[in-house]
Amino acid sequence: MTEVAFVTGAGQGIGEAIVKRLADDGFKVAVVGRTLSKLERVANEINAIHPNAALPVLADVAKREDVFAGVAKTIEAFGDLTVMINNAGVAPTTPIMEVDEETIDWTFDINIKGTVWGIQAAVEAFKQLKHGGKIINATSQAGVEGNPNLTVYGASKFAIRGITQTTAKELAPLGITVNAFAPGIVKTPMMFDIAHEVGQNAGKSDEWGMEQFSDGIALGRLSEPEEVASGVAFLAGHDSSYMTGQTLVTDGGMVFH
Ligand SMILES: NC(=O)C1=CN([C@@H]2O[C@H](COP(=O)(O)OP(=O)(O)OC[C@H]3O[C@@H](n4cnc5c(N)ncnc54)[C@H](O)[C@@H]3O)[C@@H](O)[C@H]2O)C=CC1
Ligand SMILES: CC(=O)C(C)=O
Repeated sequence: MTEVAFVTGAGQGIGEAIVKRLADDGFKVAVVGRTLSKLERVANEINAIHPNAALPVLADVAKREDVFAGVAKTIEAFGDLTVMINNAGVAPTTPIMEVDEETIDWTFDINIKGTVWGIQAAVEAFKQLKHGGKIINATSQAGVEGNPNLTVYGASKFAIRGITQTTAKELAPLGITVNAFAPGIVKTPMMFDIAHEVGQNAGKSDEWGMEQFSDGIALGRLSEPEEVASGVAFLAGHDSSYMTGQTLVTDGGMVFH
């Protein structure tokens, strides 16, 4: 049986590392996101190594109809869907007194609603295809322990752990497992944006902003996206068959739970 994964936010960062790792593991992958040029670059790089393994799929995860249409396109191209990875997310820096309604709505629309639409689209597809499947959601160490200046983002990532647990219980009778992955500080465009804001707020450089994050990491260094992708590959593969409702923390030793 060919494994087929739908990975959102796959045009860069952790999502890009995930689709590349899964393609190396023999998966067909839908490379899902909002910017076609980025999706095509990633898909072309995969297809150059694994012919016809990657399909660029345009979808804004905040729009339910986009996610359902993207899943339909994936099944039409590859004939199946076995794994849904709700990776897309946004991470505004929000000191509590600067939190406004617009930022909450924007973040929750993408991080929380995007995850719910992804779960719904996967469940509908798995039912139609008459088999179970795996759903994997991106949370964060900031969704396991609160981080200062990340109230809105942290709230969305705590919510994703909650959604992971409730749906794991609800969907188990259908043969569907639901797990989450919680990275620490990963060298991606998202993290460089946060470091820029932290540095700027302190009147210092982006590099200084990045260095602030490694202080609290037991392993003493930031994470490569590929180190997150290897954990996700475990969750997407057969070795995690007896695991559901869990959060796999790959943060180099930041939070201990
Ligand atoms: N970079 C880090 O240190 C950490 C990241 N994470 C989580 O991992 C996931 C991936 O993060 P990164 O790769 O670092 O971020 P990134 O910002 O580098 O990449 C995220 C991708 O998601 C896409 N995206 C955003 N909104 C979207 C939407 N509405 N529809 C479709 N695609 C959308 C972006 O265009 C981008 O390509 C996120 O959920 C993030 O919260 C969690 C912990 C740490
Ligand atoms: C981006 C993120 O998840 C952080 C800073 O914890």
